Amino acid sequence: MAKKAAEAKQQKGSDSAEAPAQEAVQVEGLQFDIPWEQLMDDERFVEVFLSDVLENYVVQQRWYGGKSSTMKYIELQEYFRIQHNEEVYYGLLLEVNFEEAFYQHYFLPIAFVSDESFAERDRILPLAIRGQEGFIIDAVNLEAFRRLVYERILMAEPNDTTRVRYHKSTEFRGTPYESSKFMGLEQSNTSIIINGKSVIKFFRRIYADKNPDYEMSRFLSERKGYKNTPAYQGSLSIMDTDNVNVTIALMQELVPNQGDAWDYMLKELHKIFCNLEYKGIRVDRLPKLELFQRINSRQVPPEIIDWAGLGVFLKLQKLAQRTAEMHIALGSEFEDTAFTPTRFNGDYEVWLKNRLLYMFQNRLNMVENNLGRLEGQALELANEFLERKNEIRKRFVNFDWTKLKGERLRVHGDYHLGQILVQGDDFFLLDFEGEPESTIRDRKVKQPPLKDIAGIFRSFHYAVYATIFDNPGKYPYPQDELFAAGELLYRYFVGVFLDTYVQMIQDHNINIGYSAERIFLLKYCMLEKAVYELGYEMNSRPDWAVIPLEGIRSIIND
Ligand SMILES: Nc1ncnc2c1ncn2[C@@H]1O[C@H](COP(=O)(O)OP(=O)(O)O)[C@@H](O)[C@H]1O
Ligand SMILES: O=P(O)(O)O[C@H]1O[C@H](CO)[C@@H](O[C@H]2O[C@H](CO)[C@@H](O)[C@H](O)[C@H]2O)[C@H](O)[C@H]1O
Repeated sequence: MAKKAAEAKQQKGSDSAEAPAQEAVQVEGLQFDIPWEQLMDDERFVEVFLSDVLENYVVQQRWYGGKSSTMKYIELQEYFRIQHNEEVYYGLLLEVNFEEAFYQHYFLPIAFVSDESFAERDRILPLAIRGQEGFIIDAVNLEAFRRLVYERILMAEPNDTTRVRYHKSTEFRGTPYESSKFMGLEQSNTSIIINGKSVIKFFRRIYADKNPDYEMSRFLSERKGYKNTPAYQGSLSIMDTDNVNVTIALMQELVPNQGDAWDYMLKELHKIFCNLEYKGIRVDRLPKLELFQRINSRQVPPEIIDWAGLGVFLKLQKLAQRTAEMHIALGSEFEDTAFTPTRFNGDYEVWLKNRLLYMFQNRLNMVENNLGRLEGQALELANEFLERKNEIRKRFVNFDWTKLKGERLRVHGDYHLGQILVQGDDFFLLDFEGEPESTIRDRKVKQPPLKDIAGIFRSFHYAVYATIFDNPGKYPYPQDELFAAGELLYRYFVGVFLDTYVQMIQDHNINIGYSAERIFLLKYCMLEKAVYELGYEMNSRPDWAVIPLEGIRSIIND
C-alpha cells in the first residue's frame, strides 16, 4: 500500500482469516530505500522475498495444494498492481516448481502495513521501507484492500481493456461498500462476503486461462438467466505476458441457505437408518428396484415410503429438476463455441481413454504402495481392486464413440452433494471449477451431461456408506444388513432422480442418447468417478478410501 494510503486507510478487517497466527520469517535488517510502489521492481528484494520468505510461507497455507509433493523453488511468474489512485497493492502470481517435474501457479495479493495490529494474521515479512518499519501481509486480511477490489468492480468500465481488468455484470445493481468479512468456511480458495450480499472468491490456485467457475457462472446466470446458481456480479482478471486472460477473482450473489445438500442428506439418512429399528423394518422383505430403473415418487412402494418418508424423494425430484435445468441452459447455446453442444468423435474417445487409463494406473500404484496401511474391510476391498484390475481396465477401453448418438456439453464437472446449497425446499448449484486434479484444458472439454448425473449418484452412494461408517453401533443391525438396506434405498434415490431428470431433458430436446446408451454412459462415468475418488481419498482422507473401493466393487458387480 502506498505510504499515504497505508496510514490513512489502515482499518482492521472486521474479522481475521481462519489460518492460525504464524510468525513471519525473520530476515535480518531488511531495509529498502525505495517506495512501496517500486519495491517489486527491485531485484534484490524479489530474490530474498521469493527464496528466503515465500518458500516457507506458502507451504503453510491452507490453500497450498502441493503438500504431497516436494517444492524445488518458487519463481515470480507475473506481478501486477491492484490499485486505485494512490492506494497500491501487488498481486503476485507465483510459480511453484516441484522435484517431481511439474509446477503450479498461485495468487498472493500483498500489502505493506506499518501498524503491527494489522499484521496479526498472514504476516509474511517484517521490513523497513524508507525508514518506515512495518510488515508485508496477505492483503485479503485488510479491509481497505477488500473494499478497493469491490469498488473497482462496481465502477468497472463496460469494456475494460487494461492489463488488470475489472468486470461488472450488466445485471448487477451494486450498493456502496459497507462491510466485509471472511466467509470462514473450509475451502481451497479465499472467499470474502461484502455487505452481507456478495461473495468475492479470490482464486488461489491459478490457471493460465479463464477459470471455468467464472465462465460457467457468467454464462449460466448472465447469458441464460439460470436462477439456481448464485448470480454472477463481476470479476477481476489479468492479461498475462502471453496475452491470455487469467481469472483472479469472481464476485457472485450471496445465497442465504441452510447448509449444503451433503449435510442435509446425512441427516436424512441418519433418520432413515434409525427408522429401521423404530419401525421394525425387515430389510429382506423390502421391495427391490433395479439400478437405473426410473420411478416416479408417486410409484415408490408404500413399504419404502413408510420406512424413508416421502419428503426425501420430493427433495430429490426438485434437485433433479434444477440439475436438468442447468443442463438445458448449457445445452441451448448455438453461437458461443465454448458452449455449443457437439457429438462424440474419435478424438474424444482417444482423449478419454488415455486420461482414464493414466488415472487408473496412478490409483493402482497408490493402492499397491499403501496396502500395508490398510486393514479389515478396506484391505479386503483393496486386494479385490488389484485382483480385478484387468476387468476394470477393459471397462475403460470399452468405449466406442460410433455407437453413441447423444451430445456432449460443457458440464459442471465435479458435481456432488457438497456443491449444492439448500434454501428452503430449493437448491442452488455452486463451484463450477471442475475436478481439482484435471488440467484446465481437460476441464473445458465437452462431456456427456450424464457425467454430472454419475457424480451425484456417486454422492448418494457415498452418503449412504458415510452414514453407516460414521454411526457405529447406532443402528442395531449387522453391517451386512445395513449395507443391503442402504444399497436398496440408493436404487430408489437413483430411480426417482433419473425419472424427473430424463423427462425434463427430453422435453427440452437435449439429446443424452437412447436408453441403453444412457445406462452405458452412467456406468462408465460412475466407474471413472469412483476411481477418481479413490485417489482423492488416499491423498486427503485415507480412512474414507473404503467408500470408493466399495463403490468400484458395486459398479463392476452390477
Ligand atoms: N454465493 C454463495 N452464497 C452462499 N454460500 C456460498 C456461496 N459461494 C460459496 N458459498 C459457500 O462457501 C463454500 C465454499 O465455496 P466454493 O465456491 O466451493 O469454494 P472453493 O472453490 O474454494 O472450495 C460452499 O460450499 C458454500 O457453503
Ligand atoms: O468440493 P471439491 O471441488 O473440493 O471436491 C473434492 O472434494 C470432495 C470432498 O469434499 C470430493 O467429493 C467426494 O466426497 C464427497 C463427500 O465428502 C462425496 O459427496 C462425493 O461424491 C465424493 O466425490 C470430490 O470428489 C473432490 O473433487
